Amino acid sequence: MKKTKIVSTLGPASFTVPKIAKLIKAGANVFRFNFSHGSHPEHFKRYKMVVQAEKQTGMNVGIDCDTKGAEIRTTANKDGKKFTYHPGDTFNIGMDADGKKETTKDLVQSTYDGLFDDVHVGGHVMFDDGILDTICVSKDSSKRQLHVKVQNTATLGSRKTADIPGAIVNLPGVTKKDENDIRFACENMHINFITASFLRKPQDVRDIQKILKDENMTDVQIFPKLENQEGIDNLPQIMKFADGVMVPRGDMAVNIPFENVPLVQKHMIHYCNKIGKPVITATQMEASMAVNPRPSRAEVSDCADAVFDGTDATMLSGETANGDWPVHAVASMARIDTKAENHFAEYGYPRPKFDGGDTEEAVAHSATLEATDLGIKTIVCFAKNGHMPRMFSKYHPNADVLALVPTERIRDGLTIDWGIHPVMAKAPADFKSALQEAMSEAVNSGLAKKGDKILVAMATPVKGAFVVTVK
Ligand SMILES: Nc1ncnc2c1ncn2[C@@H]1O[C@H](COP(=O)(O)OP(=O)(O)O)[C@@H](O)[C@H]1O
Ligand SMILES: C=C(OP(=O)(O)O)C(=O)O
Repeated sequence: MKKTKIVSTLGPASFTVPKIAKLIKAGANVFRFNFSHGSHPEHFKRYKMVVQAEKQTGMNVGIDCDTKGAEIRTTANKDGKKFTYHPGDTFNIGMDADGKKETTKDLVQSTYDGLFDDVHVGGHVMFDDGILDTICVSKDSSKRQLHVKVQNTATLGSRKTADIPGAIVNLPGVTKKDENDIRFACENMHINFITASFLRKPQDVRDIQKILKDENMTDVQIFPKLENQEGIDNLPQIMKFADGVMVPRGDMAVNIPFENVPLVQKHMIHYCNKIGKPVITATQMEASMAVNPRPSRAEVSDCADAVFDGTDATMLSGETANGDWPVHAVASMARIDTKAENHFAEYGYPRPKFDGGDTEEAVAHSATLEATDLGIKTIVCFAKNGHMPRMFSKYHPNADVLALVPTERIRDGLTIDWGIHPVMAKAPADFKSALQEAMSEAVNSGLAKKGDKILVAMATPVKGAFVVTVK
């Protein structure tokens, strides 16, 4: 069973139930709804299709609300057109904090009013994660417009990111739009995760927690996207409050020197492995598959390397949201992830050592060692909440971990965690029925057959891991 989870962004390319069902069957574990794009009704419609696709496939996925955050974007292009620029072309950038004015080829609108003040003549403004590079040649204070010169040939679509390398953006961590989007997603889409763009401070996570409390949805897990140096520097403080993290390499590679991105990726993954919190590695993992049915060699290596670094999940963005080959993209990512994780013992970054923890962690740690020593392929873990399964993720057993949990919310909240196959089951009344239930669920899920040895890990009614032979 594939252990590394796949987050797949939904968009115009994945707008039918059969297409979404195919993405699930190909290996998508979590669907990401990017609130930088699309309307609430559009996201809701697509969410309903996911629910139908889950029923059709009999497989469950997690739902992620990705906020726009304190991110600078262009507005929607006039008539939905794309604009192609060449080196030496010039255009103006207008300030439109409300994001209501349309972008035209000659006047691109920025959703951040402070862009005018933060960019100096000679400074760069980069669009669409750096795909279109421009340099400011003059500023018109009366109109608050920047006049920029294009540096490379590129095409600009609607609502693309705009970055000022190195600048500290004076926007709140969680904007009014983010709050509205989070409330909508909580009330209508039963989200399990929030991947929060451009978070920079621990307080930003607390602000989202307050909204979740107000919505009575405190089980939604918050994954900050640390996209600039300030956020990256605050990783330890932010992770005291966050449930996991995303390595958002798109904006990051524009905001910090791009050669630093692989190091930051490793640092974030290793840090979160150590504290036992999940990590999503994101952006351009199979970018060429937006137009090609096969990934490039560099993409195959990049994706495998994220697995060897210790990521819990790999993500697809435009490849599944807006590309020509969404199902191929998920299927090829599943092949790459599976191959790499099967060789984790030889090439993976060493997992953390047990360094003090609670009983669940100690049981998960020793069961991981025991499964390896005994060549056991399946661990069944009873969990009241997601903690013990997450501790298994931390220690990366070769065995598949079937997590038996009491509610749908806990099940779907584990869709992001490496190596965990979450299934709902009733809490066992006693030790004997726990072993019985573990055996039958292992068989039902296809992870074991009669005569196989399995390890059953639990924290109640007794604490420990027990080897049993499936009857
Ligand atoms: N809900 C949507 N509606 C329209 N277009 C979308 C949607 N989601 C994604 N896209 C398109 O797919 C592209 C890649 O998706 P993603 O990486 O999530 O976006 P971005 O990098 O712009 O944040 C977007 O830039 C956009 O053109
Ligand atoms: C994942 C990212 O964010 P977004 O797709 O929202 O730009 C990124 O910048 O890498």
